[in-house]
Amino acid sequence: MTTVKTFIQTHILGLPRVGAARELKFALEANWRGELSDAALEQVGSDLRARHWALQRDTGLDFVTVGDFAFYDQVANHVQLLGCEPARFGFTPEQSQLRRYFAMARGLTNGANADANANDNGHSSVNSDGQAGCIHADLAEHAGCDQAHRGAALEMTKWFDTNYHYLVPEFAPETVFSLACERLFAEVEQAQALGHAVKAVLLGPLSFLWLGKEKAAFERLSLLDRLLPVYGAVLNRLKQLGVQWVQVDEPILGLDLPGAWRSAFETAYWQLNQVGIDLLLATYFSPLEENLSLACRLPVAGLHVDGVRAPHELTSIADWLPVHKVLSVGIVDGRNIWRTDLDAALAVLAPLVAKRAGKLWLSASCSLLHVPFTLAAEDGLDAEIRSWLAFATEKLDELRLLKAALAGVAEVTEVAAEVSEALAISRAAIASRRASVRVHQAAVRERLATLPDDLDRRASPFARRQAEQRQRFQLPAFPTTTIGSFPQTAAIRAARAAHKRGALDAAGYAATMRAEIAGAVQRQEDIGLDVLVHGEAERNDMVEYFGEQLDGFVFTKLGWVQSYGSRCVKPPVIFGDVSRPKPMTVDWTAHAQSLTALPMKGMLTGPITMLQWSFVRDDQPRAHTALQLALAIRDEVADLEQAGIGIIQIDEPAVREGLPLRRGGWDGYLDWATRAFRVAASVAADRTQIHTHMCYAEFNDILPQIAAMDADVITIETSRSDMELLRGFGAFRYPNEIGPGVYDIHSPRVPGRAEMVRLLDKASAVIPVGNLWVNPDCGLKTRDWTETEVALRNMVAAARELRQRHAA
Ligand SMILES: Nc1nc2c(c(=O)[nH]1)N[C@@H](CNc1ccc(C(=O)N[C@@H](CCC(=O)N[C@@H](CCC(=O)N[C@@H](CCC(=O)O)C(=O)O)C(=O)O)C(=O)O)cc1)CN2
Ligand code: MET
Ligand SMILES: [Zn+2]
Repeated sequence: MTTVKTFIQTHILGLPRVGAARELKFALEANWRGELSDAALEQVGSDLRARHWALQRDTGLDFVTVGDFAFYDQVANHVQLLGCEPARFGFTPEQSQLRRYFAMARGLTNGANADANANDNGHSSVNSDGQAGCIHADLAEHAGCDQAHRGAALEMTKWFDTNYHYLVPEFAPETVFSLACERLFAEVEQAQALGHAVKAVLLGPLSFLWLGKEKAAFERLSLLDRLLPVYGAVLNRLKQLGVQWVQVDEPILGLDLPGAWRSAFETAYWQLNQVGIDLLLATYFSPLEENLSLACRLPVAGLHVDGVRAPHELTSIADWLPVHKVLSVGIVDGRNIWRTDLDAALAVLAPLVAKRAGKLWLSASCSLLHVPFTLAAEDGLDAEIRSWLAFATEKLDELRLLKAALAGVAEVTEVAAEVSEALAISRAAIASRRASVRVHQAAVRERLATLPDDLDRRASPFARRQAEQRQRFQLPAFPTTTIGSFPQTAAIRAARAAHKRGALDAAGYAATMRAEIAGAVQRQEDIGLDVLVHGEAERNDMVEYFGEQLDGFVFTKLGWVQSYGSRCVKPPVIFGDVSRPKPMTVDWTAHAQSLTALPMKGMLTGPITMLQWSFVRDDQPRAHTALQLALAIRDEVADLEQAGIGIIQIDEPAVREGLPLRRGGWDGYLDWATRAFRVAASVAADRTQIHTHMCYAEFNDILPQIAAMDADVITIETSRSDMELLRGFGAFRYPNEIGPGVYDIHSPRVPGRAEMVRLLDKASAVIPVGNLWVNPDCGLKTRDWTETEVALRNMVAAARELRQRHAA
């Protein structure tokens, strides 16, 4: 008999679901290609869940979490659970729930095209994202589109400030809800049959409504009255199944909410509480601030808070939260991969143990969806750096240790010995990281300390630069270009995989990539584009590729994190001061330029995107790391310019998602973020044209800051919003040149010339035509060549039509 007091309980908000070896990704893509049956796919899901629950139990968590699994996305699961599949899909009862689910996620695409792409390579490069079509709500608006709107996939957008994309629920005044899917209950039963103590998880009703989109002029909050009874029914079913605890995620409590939404929390939770099941209200990613007392007094049995993003609120929450309620503290960082400083964590937790006697739970700050699965496979990592890290599996161990250390294990010698040994290992790793000479590079520090104040300024104002660049490049009106990547074909990925395995040597790999680049250049010349790109064949990913070449980074073998659906990214890890040992892109770009007389656009990833899509150091402000990255990229810009590259694009698609979730943090962030970009770009001479590119976001609320980045040309995603975005750019009188995307690259659908002309006409109405460029929304790496060539030919034809019209 042990005397360990068990009043502290441990749980997690969710685990990664793709599997340690991305089993779910491969099963999904095989299913979509028609090579794996639905039953076999279900079996893969069921096996993954069973394995993930066993892991939670074996690490000693007090509950396993059920409901975090999804074949594509957890929000899409709720669309089915709550019976609000958009009517536009025209689903019939004969269609299986799984078929309907994938139709919503990927669109009902025009078969031939989509299938050809799905077969393109093992990554089902296209169809997995099949965001087919336009966003027009009605047929009049739709006139210029060839695509039937009804089958377009649900829109995807970023989940708070993460690199995960969720599927956006659609709401209309006529939307009704019903308990329409048994999947969650079946999963609960599966876990119970395996003997687990189950905590179920749901996305809360207010966050579900908030994250959705109004498809007509009305206020989606008005649907709450209709939605709550269905949540009630779901909770009732869980109660009947014998589930005691339900985690209800309401991450929007960390946002600046309108008053109506805040008050709706009170009525909603009062109603849900009537069911008589214990609700754990879970918040994460952001401090509660003015919602703190609201969150504490809602009629629920427990509250989970993010102790990593908002440690300063823990004391007041521990005081405000009524003593009969459970406080779940997210003490282990769910957004980053650093080993927890257990001593520091214990110091934070100790006073809470005293205050919350018997009612303290420990957890990770948020779902572990945002970190890789396990360090176990990372045998290629430097041993010292590896000792500083904890992925999802290792974070579970940390929770177990914290609990044991807090539970007064002193009386149980064997546990005490294990705990003190583990604490010692952890302490040594933290100390090694803090003291490591590899983290701190004197040269980098020195350079940062002596930066001139005006380092972020181009030599001349935009008008001067524009004149010089026009003189130099002699581009036609409405110049055409692309965003950088061309199709990552099966051949390219196979060559890279062979090179990694050692089956293809460096020379062989380089020769293959050079041939791919030459092919891409030839195709662009044939298509008639004005400013070419090398196509990024040699890049596994726009962030990882640079991370692999910079000092201060390490990268993993299997550190995959879900980005959307079956798509994953492998964020590199910034562990120390960043510097650039040698040029990273110059050889490839110079090779590409040598093959053509047309301007070849160099292609770099900007400092904020490198920062945002990597795992970053937590031992210095992000702003410092961003500046180090900026200097490394600045050196690359200088080298490209030196090599004769006249046009250089510095991609910053992640600037918008890096914005703090609370408006109060915006100005500070935008200040250092835009400066970092300017530091990278401003080394370029007036005659060198700097482009930037942004996608995935609503930019209208940060237009002055985008303008302050002072890129000579910005290319942005606009086609899916039908150029609506540009109204803001027009009204604000965006000063520099701009390329609003004229076709959606997320869809295999080939856009026609006429619809691109229509979009360009809309753009011309708000932007001075002399400043307009013509380009797609984003890179073409997930497309295939057949559709890419046709689409780009149509795009060039559209630009020529505009040229003629405006010359006349
Ligand atoms: N970091 C980052 N974040 C981003 C984006 C982005 O481009 N990068 N774009 C947005 C999200 N869009 C995305 C679009 C596509 C993919 C994507 O295609 N991911 C690929 C992996 C890409 C990759 O890293 N490829 C590597 C390794 C691929 C791999 O799995 N190789 C196989 C073998 C490959 C083969 O033989 O075909 C293996 O090693 O086992 C490479 O090309 O070298 C996938 O999930 O399949 C991800 C995100 C927002 N966030
Ligand atoms: C997500 S933004 C992508 C930009 C990159 N240059 C590409 O074309 O793929
Ligand atoms: Zn993009």
